[in-house]
Amino acid sequence: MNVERKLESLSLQQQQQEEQQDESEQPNQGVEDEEEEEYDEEEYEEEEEDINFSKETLEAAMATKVSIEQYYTSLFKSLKERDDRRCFLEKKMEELNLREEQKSVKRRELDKKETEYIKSRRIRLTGHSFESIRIIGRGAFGEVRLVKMKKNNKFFAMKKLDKSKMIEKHQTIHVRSERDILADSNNIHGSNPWIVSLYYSFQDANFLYLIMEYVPGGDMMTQLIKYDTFTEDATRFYIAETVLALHSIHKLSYIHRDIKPDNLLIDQKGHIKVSDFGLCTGLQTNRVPTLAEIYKKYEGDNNIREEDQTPQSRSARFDSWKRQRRVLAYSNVGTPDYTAPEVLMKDGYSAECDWWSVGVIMFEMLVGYPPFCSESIRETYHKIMNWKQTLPKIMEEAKAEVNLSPEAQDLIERFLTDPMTRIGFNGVEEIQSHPFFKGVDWRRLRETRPPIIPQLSSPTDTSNFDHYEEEQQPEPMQPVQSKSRRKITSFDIPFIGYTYRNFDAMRDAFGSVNSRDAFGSINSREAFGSINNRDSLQGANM
Ligand SMILES: Nc1ncnc2c1ncn2[C@@H]1O[C@H](COP(=O)(O)OP(=O)(O)OP(=O)(O)O)[C@@H](O)[C@H]1O
Repeated sequence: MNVERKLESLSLQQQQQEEQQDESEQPNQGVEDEEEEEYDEEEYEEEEEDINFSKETLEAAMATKVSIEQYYTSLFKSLKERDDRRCFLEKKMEELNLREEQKSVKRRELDKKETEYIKSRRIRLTGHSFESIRIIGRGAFGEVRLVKMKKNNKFFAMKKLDKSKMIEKHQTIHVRSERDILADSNNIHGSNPWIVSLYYSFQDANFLYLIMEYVPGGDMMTQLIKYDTFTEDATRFYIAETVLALHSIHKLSYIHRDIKPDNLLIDQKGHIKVSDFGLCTGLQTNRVPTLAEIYKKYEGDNNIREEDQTPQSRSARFDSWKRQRRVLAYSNVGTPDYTAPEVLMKDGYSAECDWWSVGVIMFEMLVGYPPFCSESIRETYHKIMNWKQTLPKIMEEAKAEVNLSPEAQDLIERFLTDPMTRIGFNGVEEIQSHPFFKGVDWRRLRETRPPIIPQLSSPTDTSNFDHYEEEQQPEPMQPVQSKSRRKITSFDIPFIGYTYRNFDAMRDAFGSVNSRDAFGSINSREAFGSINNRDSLQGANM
């Protein structure tokens, strides 16, 4: 009997038991009822196929099925990760030529940490485990806050997403992608320095929570609003870092699809970290592009009205862009300005779509607004879809207004072209060897001095973020009720298995032993740092 069948029959048995119980509670029902029950059972045996289950039963069965699948998938994954950690330790000990006694000590230490990790996984995190300091960002499905974990007084960024809004806007398909890529980027080799680290994810009845590292330098959109344009040197640095960041994401077999200045965060030292993987998709799957659905209503409407058209002079265009920028960033639809035409057109797309977005950001950094920006989303959409006609004129105008070097102009045009001829199609080396990047030390980029270094007064300094009003009193967190008390419905299915705990973060937060000290006891920063030591990784992952 397959699982579905079993679940169906289990639910049926349960239903029958409940009915029996109900009936036994009713007076004056004797032999006749028993006979009727027997008759029902026989009928079930014979006409099993015809039984109609209630919607609730089917939903509960489906949710249980998904839960069981998720449970085993995550169990096997964590066993594999545990194995990986052990192999990694053995390999490192070999490399360091440790004596047998030293090895035994290290093995025992790792065993202890594994036990602590297993114990710590049982601790339930809720929104109440964190104290809110301030809102630092808002998006279509929720908000991002600087928070303090009560247990250890450490600061994190907490992204809280509204489940109902995601269901309403048909975005549940993307719920897992953000959590998955963030979790996948933390492995035995440590955290990817280009990606915001995820420490925990959990949920309550109404919200999903991602607890990430707090990146205090704000986002690139805020910097662009502040500085209007960057020099070619600064642009070179940020574009080069963005290229490496995206390459590291592509190597994990993901496409970001939503690269824009709002999603490029600036860390404490001034380097880039990519965030917001809500639209990120697996390289293999190439699912229906949601952006195309979102902008579908603009399709086929190629007649842009006179009043919708963007002013032609640079300063007017500039003002118009500045006026709309933040509004667009917080709107439900978002801006298509940075999206590749093939993503908008549902043509099928691959990792090259991210290189298009890099070209748009590079143009914006040098010229002051993105190339296809317009008074209305509809006009922007139209311009991107017809980029072969619109782009040459846009580039001409930009050249007349801004002093673009031939290398910068050439690189922008190599990014903003058909996917097959787009720079990067044949590998990231193609981009790295473009003359615009002459002199860039790609291997040591994260160690070079960034153009802007955030000035921070304390770990809770949020001066690089906009001021956001609290919309209402933070809602009391709704704990997920235990399964025995709460019915699982189809509402829950997309969110099953969302919980994640980062090995090192859990150990630090709840472990009785400070494992970094234990690992550090034989000058093993390099050797053991890669079980999530960010410092040692920065060079290693380049
Ligand atoms: N880890 C972080 N550290 C500091 N700030 C962050 C962090 N994550 C997000 N932010 C801030 O919050 C803003 C919104 O975050 P994010 O883009 O992830 O939210 P979103 O709800 O997915 O938005 P969107 O609607 O654009 O998809 C970012 O532009 C950034 O300013």
